[in-house]
Amino acid sequence: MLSVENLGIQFGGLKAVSGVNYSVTPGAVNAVIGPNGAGKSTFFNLISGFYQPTSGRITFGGEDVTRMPAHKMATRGVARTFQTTSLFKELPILDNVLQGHRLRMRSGIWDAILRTPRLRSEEREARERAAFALDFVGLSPRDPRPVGMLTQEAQKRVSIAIALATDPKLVLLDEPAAGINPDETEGLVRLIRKMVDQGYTVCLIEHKMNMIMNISDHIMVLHHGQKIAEGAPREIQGNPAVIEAYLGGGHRA
Ligand SMILES: Nc1ncnc2c1ncn2[C@@H]1O[C@H](COP(=O)(O)OP(=O)(O)OP(=O)(O)O)[C@@H](O)[C@H]1O
Repeated sequence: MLSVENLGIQFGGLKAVSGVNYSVTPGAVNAVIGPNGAGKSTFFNLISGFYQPTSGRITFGGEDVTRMPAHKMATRGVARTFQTTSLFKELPILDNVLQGHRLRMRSGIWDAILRTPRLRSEEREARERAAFALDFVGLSPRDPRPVGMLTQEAQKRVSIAIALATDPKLVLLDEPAAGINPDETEGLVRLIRKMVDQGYTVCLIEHKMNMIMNISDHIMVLHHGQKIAEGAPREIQGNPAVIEAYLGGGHRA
């Protein structure tokens, strides 16, 4: 699985992530939490290849992937979801998943121009994967509605399907429950559990504490870019450094 050693990134004088040692627990729901500005999104951008660290090492499945760009990380089996604002709102569900797949697993430009057999077989495979992924998240590939007309919760499922269509081992979920109501959150919790039951490893950033405590097997807490605690939900809830970080920093529920 994915491990980081002494991981850090600096923006100008700001150490957004610093000296983090951490291993994702395979076959589990791993949560990354922390007050606003703690470095959670930056950490995700580092481990998914969107940012390059200024210090430390990232390994995945025993391979050093420290400077590997995001599309290569996707081919190794690391997929991340984005906020629903990055969906193509005027396109139907299936097209969103196919586009998402193309952007993440792109063939070379010559394949596209020459329509090589590799591209054609990739497209066929992409359609099969998209249908599988949509079925997995409980949506229909034949739904003709533009994605923008679906509920926020259904749009979250589309973004999870885009990640699943790349056939990942590790799925990084960026605030899966943001902007949806408690009933819909229940449905997403069941979907995330199903992902783990079916063999995916999940790592998520989330602000909703109830959800985190309910769903996570393991939690890492960041504060000012540093890891201040990690462990099972019960250990984290009672950890004085964690309580202090949340009371001292502007936590949003
Ligand atoms: N590309 C960037 N350039 C400069 N500073 C950045 C960049 N990305 C993040 N930062 C800074 O790094 C720090 C950590 O930000 P980050 O978004 O990772 O925190 P977060 O824990 O995800 O916060 P939130 O919970 O509010 O989403 C912040 O001070 C932020 O302003």
